[in-house]
Amino acid sequence: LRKLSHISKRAPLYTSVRFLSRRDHDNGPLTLASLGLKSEFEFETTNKKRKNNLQKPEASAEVFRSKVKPVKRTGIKEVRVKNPLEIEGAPFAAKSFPELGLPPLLLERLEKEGFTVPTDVQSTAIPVILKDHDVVIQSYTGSGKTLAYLLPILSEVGPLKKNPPGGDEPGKRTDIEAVIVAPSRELGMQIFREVEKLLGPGDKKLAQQLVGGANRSRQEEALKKNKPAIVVGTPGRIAEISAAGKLPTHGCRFLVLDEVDELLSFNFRDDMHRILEHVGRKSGADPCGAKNPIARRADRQMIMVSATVPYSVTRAARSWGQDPLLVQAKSVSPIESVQPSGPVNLIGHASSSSLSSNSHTQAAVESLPPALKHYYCVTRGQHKVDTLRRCVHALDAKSVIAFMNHTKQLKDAVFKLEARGMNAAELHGDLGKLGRSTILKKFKNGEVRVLVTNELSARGLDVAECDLVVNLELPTDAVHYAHRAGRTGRLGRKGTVVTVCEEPEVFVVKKLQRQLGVPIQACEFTEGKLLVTEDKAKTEKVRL
Ligand SMILES: Nc1ncnc2c1ncn2[C@@H]1O[C@H](COP(=O)(O)OP(=O)(O)OP(=O)(O)O)[C@@H](O)[C@H]1O
Repeated sequence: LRKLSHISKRAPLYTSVRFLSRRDHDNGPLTLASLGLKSEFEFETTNKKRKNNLQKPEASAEVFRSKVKPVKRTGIKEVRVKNPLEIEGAPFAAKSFPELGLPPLLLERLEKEGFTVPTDVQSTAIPVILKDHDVVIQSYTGSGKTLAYLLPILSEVGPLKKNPPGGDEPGKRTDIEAVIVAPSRELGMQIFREVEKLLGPGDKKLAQQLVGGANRSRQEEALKKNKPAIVVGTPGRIAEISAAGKLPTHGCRFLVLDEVDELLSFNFRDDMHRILEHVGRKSGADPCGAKNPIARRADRQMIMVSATVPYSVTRAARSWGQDPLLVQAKSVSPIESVQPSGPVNLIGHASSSSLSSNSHTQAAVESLPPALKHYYCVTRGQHKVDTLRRCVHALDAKSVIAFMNHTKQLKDAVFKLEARGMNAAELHGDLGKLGRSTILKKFKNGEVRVLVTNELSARGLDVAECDLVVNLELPTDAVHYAHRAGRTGRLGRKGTVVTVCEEPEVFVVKKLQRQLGVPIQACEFTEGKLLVTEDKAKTEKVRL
């Protein structure tokens, strides 16, 4: 457990780290999941160490007692807390990385980057992927699914692999060996940076990003020149370059579909078709394989990943992969055993009545970080932004993502927040690639306190400091709620989700509560505090 102190390196922002031992809920073995972690943090502007309310053990949302503080705007950068969140139920496994069969060079790199203890899903998934199985990885948002597939890939591909170099110098390799597909540019870039980080400064060129919005000819030139082993990109750009014959992927060994349920959506249909038919398909293989189930198995290994795995994914996995396994945080089972009414695939696809059954709610709750607190607050439409502002102050939230559904309303909300002295910015698809990444950078480094955005940011976005998610408009369903909510409370940190709605929308919140199997308590913001107005026992009934 001494090794855990390396976590502080991952987040250099922690100035002191302390572990509190506690028994696991399931009375299982003592794991990191059963440990608490406290930290101190610094305000950039004052360099003064302060305690954050969210850190205090007694600071459950019901007892938030933080005072409303005036927002400082004059000349000085807004007060910014760096990563103040408590890691309460970090999903770390009892195993260590060396036990998982990773090669020594990769272990060294992990150590250098401060990753010393695998999370539950990593310790379950890595050995399975190393044994060449096709997999669907399902575990809740922020539980470390990215490394769960990157590490086994880097064990086989590139300079850190088991039987190191030889054939990996640029120029010798002819085919790309791993293709990672993500549904948004932001997520693609985020995964790409993770790969770069693991490869280390000397081998950055072994990976290349192919996201939309960036200059395509430059990407094509880089592909030709650097002959990367790994590409990470969005479906449109990967399909485009592949169709132009400039993506040598017939010999590709790994095809990863991150946020697979999103990639299955209609918007990506044609691009995904192209990718699935060409990446890792040796020329001459039956492209459809409809009549010949053996030809259907391409040489590639399929890795499909999401916090939400509807039945459509299990069906797709069966047809794309060979005997795929469903990997969850602590279990592995054949995907064949998953029934339409089975344990993972229900949210978004079953009727609301059936969702009230035990297995269904259990399934949905597995998509959400366990430490999250969920609330809703009823207000009139015209007061929503003001409620958001009061909510941010009441919870003393430092890094907030507010979700809306329409760009125009979103812009109005930012305008109103700014007018009321709250440092806010908008992030949506109408902004160019550069604009989007600048805003995101500002949000990540604390220059922006409230990021008002739409579904674009709901998936995969990893901002450790985000301590509050607000639904200023309702998500379309429980799947969207889960992904939005999952932007906070990452890697076991505390996080709060507040849905601001109008009276006639309360029944939708109740339905979400039933589907997700988590209590969403009614609250209001009075005198700078969050007050729970609904009996918790009543909301807890949804857990039945
Ligand atoms: N073993 C580890 N030790 C320390 N930090 C880790 C470890 N594994 C992952 N992380 C960090 O945890 C954060 C969340 O990981 P990641 O983005 O992979 O989660 P996820 O499960 O893919 O979430 P989502 O479903 O929202 O995409 C990242 O910042 C990542 O670098």
